[in-house]
This record gives sequence, structure tokens and C-alpha cells, in this order.
Amino acid sequence: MTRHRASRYEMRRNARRMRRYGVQPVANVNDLGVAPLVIVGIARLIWRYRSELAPITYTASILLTGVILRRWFPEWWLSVLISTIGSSAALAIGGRWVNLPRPIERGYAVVTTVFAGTWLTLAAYLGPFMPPLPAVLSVGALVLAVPWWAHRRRRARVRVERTLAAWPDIAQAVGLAGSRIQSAMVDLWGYRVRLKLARGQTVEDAINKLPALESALGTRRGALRIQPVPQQANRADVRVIEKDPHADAIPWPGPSVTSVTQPVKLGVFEDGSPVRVSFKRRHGLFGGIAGAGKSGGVNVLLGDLTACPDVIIWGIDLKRGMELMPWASCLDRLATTPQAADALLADAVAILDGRADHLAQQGLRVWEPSPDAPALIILVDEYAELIEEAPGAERSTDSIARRGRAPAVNLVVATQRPSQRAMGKGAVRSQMDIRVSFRVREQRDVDLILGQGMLKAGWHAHRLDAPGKFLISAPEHDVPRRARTYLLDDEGVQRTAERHAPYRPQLDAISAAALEARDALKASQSAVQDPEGPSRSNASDAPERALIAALDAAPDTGASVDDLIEATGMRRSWIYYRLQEHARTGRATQVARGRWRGCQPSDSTG
Ligand SMILES: Nc1ncnc2c1ncn2[C@@H]1O[C@H](COP(=O)(O)OP(=O)(O)OP(=O)(O)O)[C@@H](O)[C@H]1O
Repeated sequence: MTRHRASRYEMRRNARRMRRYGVQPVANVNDLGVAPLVIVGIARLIWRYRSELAPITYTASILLTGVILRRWFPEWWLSVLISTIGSSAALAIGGRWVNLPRPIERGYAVVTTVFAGTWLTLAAYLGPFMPPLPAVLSVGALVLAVPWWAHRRRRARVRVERTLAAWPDIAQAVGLAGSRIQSAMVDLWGYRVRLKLARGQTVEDAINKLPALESALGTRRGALRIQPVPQQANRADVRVIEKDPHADAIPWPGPSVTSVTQPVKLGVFEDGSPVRVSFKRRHGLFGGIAGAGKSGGVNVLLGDLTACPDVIIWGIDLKRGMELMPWASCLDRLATTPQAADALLADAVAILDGRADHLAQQGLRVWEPSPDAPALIILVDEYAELIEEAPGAERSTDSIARRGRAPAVNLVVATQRPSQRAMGKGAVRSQMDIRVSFRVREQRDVDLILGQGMLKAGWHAHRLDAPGKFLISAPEHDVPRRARTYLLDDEGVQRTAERHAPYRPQLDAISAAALEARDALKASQSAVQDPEGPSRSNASDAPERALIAALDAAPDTGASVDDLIEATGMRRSWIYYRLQEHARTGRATQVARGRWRGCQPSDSTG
């Protein structure tokens, strides 16, 4: 009643004021009270949709700048042009450091800058309303607005910003009142926020509110993970998985490393975070039943390792090279028969010994991989078959497994069932630092691959339900989390191998010398045992003579290392070692990368 009387009083007072100031009443005075609300509402809408409206705001500000330039600073047209060129170049070169990680995003930023800068230059010189400049601005803005509106990461970021703007209400509703969002990051699978908890709240409190939080954020059930931040008890990382990363095959995004000292990215965990694991001076085991995705995992590993100029890769594939042959151009050596595998592993042990001696002489503890002193990784596909078909190999693998870490001579083996019998009686299985288990048929196989007691500890590899899914146990991964490898298909393997092959490193001089010394020792031992010594020594000279003949017969463009391997029947490392030796004495010269020819004495004199 009082309010009613008061509002009638206000209406009469407003009418008196309007008469006094000569204002004609155009509407009911109640409507005037609504106007500020409408303005605030529109402003709020504009703020809320500022990202969608950005192309319009941007175009309007360019037009306004054009008007100002023409009116007051027309002589600035040249400066505008120069700064356009400068900023476009800066964006193209350094765009990745200003949140433009993808080339397509940088390209868009450059095109937009060039368009705006050129238009402003012309507007300053000719006038912004000189035809066809207005039409060019409108059409250009519209065309450039389409990718902006369609950009997936922008739309996702805006959606997340809007959800998180309501955080104070959400926190109040779920019982975490006072907590604040510190930062948010959007990725392919959803988003991640860092939460600052209110005084006295704990991460456990937040974990207990998980179902309530899922409901308040409007996600699907099971879409949220909360993890503590080790350094601070009052912080928590909240991960919202909007799209199940494992629902479909995840294409390999390309190499994630440029050095074996960096952790490689094998795939993606269920929460969308990448599986990173270092293979530097570590042995690895990939196990799982046929078709579970071991070879896929090995392909992803090779995709990364072949991009590193500080690791040499040797391969053993007794399935006649079926799995590793596509990578042959990137492998320094590939053995596809038991005899070749035996020889390869014996050479690896000789290198290991040579490197160990060198480290001891230098007073060093470990071999630091570099392009001049690469690590050596020996990849064995179907290890069980190797042990069955090349029993001599077992001693070598055992030796490498036990002693290979410090000199960076490492094994990565794949096998269907790493039982004690299949893995031999030696140390190989127990020495594996990284264990990757794809699906296994029987529960007890979990312990065989991952280690005793792992099944009981919750590592349920028998429950993995799609090819490529795996559990990883490594120094940096000690809890069972489901992951899936990236998928690198056959064409991807071929393309990657072709791209990486020209940049593969050569065996270092210390390792090559170790092989040479071992061969010399063997030759002298057999000379002592063999009464027909001279003829044997002629036989051991044969590869050297074949090499010289092939180098001398090479055209001006030189012979490739593969040609020389074919001509001599010797290993790649031997060829490199001898070539370096001949280059030093001036007997051979490198005419292009990987191509050599002989130098006759007349070459050097004439
Ligand atoms: N990460 C993945 N995502 C989707 N599909 C995959 C993935 N990895 C493997 N696959 C599919 O599973 C099939 C079998 O994979 P793969 O050949 O790697 O298994 P495997 O364990 O090596 O089997 P085998 O021991 O018989 O060689 C592949 O042809 C591929 O289609």
C-alpha cells in the first residue's frame, strides 16, 4: 500500500518536472525506468558474445582508424605499409610464441594483418570512402570472419569461459564455496582447470564432490578427474573429458622429439594427457597377444626415434622382415635370419665393450648420446622366436640387458608372451626398465609382462578392450592408467621413413673401431689356428679390395653406401669406418651426402 502510494507520488513529481523543463511526455514514465535495464542487458550480451562479434568490432575499428589517418595523418601511409610488412613477418616467424601453434593459424593471422594493413595504407592515401575501398573492407571482413567463426579451438575456449564464469555459483552449489579458478586450458579432448581451494578445503573434499561437480558443470557421468598438485595442498587440477580420447583411433601427430634424450610420445592416456617416456639408456619390452597392437606401438616408437640424429637403430625381425622392413632405410642394420641376428647381436656386444673401455679410460660413468656419439637401440620383433631359432643370441641379449645401460646400447623387444621359456633363462625380462602391456589373454600374463604382483596391484591388462590400448610401467609411470598408442598406418610409415632416412647418423668412430679391433683379433686368432694363413689373409683382404675397386669405378657423382655394401658384402658400419680411413689418407673422397668415389694418386697430384 505504502509502495503503491509512493510510486503514484513519484509519477506526479516526474510529470511536474517534465512540465517545468518543457519536456513532452513520449511514453509512460514507467518505461523510462526500464531503459537502463535494456542498455545493461545489451551491453551484457555484447560482452558475452564478444568473441563472435570480434570480426565486426575489428572491422569497425579499422574503418575508424582509416578515417582518422586520412583526416589528420595522411602522410603516414608509408609507415603503415612498413609496419604491416614488419608485423606480418613477425607473426609468420614468431607466431608460435604468441599462442598460434599451428601453421594454419599463423597463416590466418598473417593474411588478416596483410589485409588490414594494406586497406589502411590505401585509406590513408586515397580516403576510406573512395570506391571500391568500402566494398573491399566489407567483403574482405566477411570472408575472413568465416574461419574465425568456424575455428574449433576458439569456439571451445569461449564455451569453457562461459561455463567457468558461473564457477562461484557452481562452487556454492556443490559445497566448495570460496574456491577459485586460477587458469584454464582447452585441448583436443576437453579442458583442464587449476583450482585454488578455499581455506581449510582439501583435494579429498573436491574428489568427494565429483558427481555433484559433473552435474553442476553439465558433463557426462565419469567425465571429470581431480588430481592433487604435489607442491601445493590447496590446489587441485580438474580435468573435464568431453570427448573420450580412446573412442576412435588417434592418428600419429608426427615426431615429438629431436633427440633420444627427450621423452617420446607413445600415445594418449584416458584423460587426454600424452604418454611420455624416455628411452635414453633404458631397455623396453612390448608384450601382448597377436593383434593387440604391439607392432603399432613399435611403429610409433620408430617414428620418433628415427627423427633423432643421436640414436642408431638396428633391427631384428625373423618374420622375414615383415614388420621392420618398411623402416629399412632408417635402420643402420636389419637382420632377418637367425645367423644375421646372431652376428648383429655379437657386434652390439663388441660395441658395448668398446664403449665401456672408452668410458673407463676417460673416467666417465655414462655415454651421453649426441649425433657424433649416438646411442644404439636394438629393436627385436618377436623375441621368443629369436631365442628359439638363434640360441647363440641369448648370451648376447643377456649381456646387453645387464651391461648395456651405461654405454647406451639398449634393447627394445616385442613379444607375444614373455614367459620364462620365451624370454630365455637369462636376465632380459628382469632388466626391462619400460614395460608396455597390450591386451593379454590370461590374467597370469600380466605378471609375466609387467612384473610379479602387478595384477594384484590393479594392472588389469587382460581387460583392455581394443587394439592399441596398453598399460605402461616405467620409472615415470607407476600407476595403472589406460592409454592408447597413436596409429601410424602403412603409408604413414613409408612417408616417415622416406623423410627421416637422409638424416640418419653414422656409427661413431669409437664403436666402429671396437668392431674393427674385434675383427682383427678374430683374424689373428684364426691365423694362429690355420696353417694356411696367407691364403686366409688374402680372403680377409677381399672386401677391402672390392671396396677400392668399387670406389675407383664410381662415376663423378660417386657410389652410394648401399652400392658399396653390395660390392663388398660388408656391414654399413664397416663401410663407414673404412671410408673415413680412406678419406683421411686421401684415397677416397665424399662427393655428396652419402656418395663417395676413389682418388687415384694422379687425382691429388694433377
Ligand atoms: N592404436 C591403434 N588404434 C587403432 N587401431 C589399432 C591401433 N594399433 C593397432 N591397431 C589395429 O590393430 C591391428 C593389429 O595391430 P598390430 O599388428 O600392431 O598388432 P600386433 O600385436 O603387432 O599383432 P602381431 O603380433 O600379430 O603382429 C592393426 O592392423 C590395426 O588396424
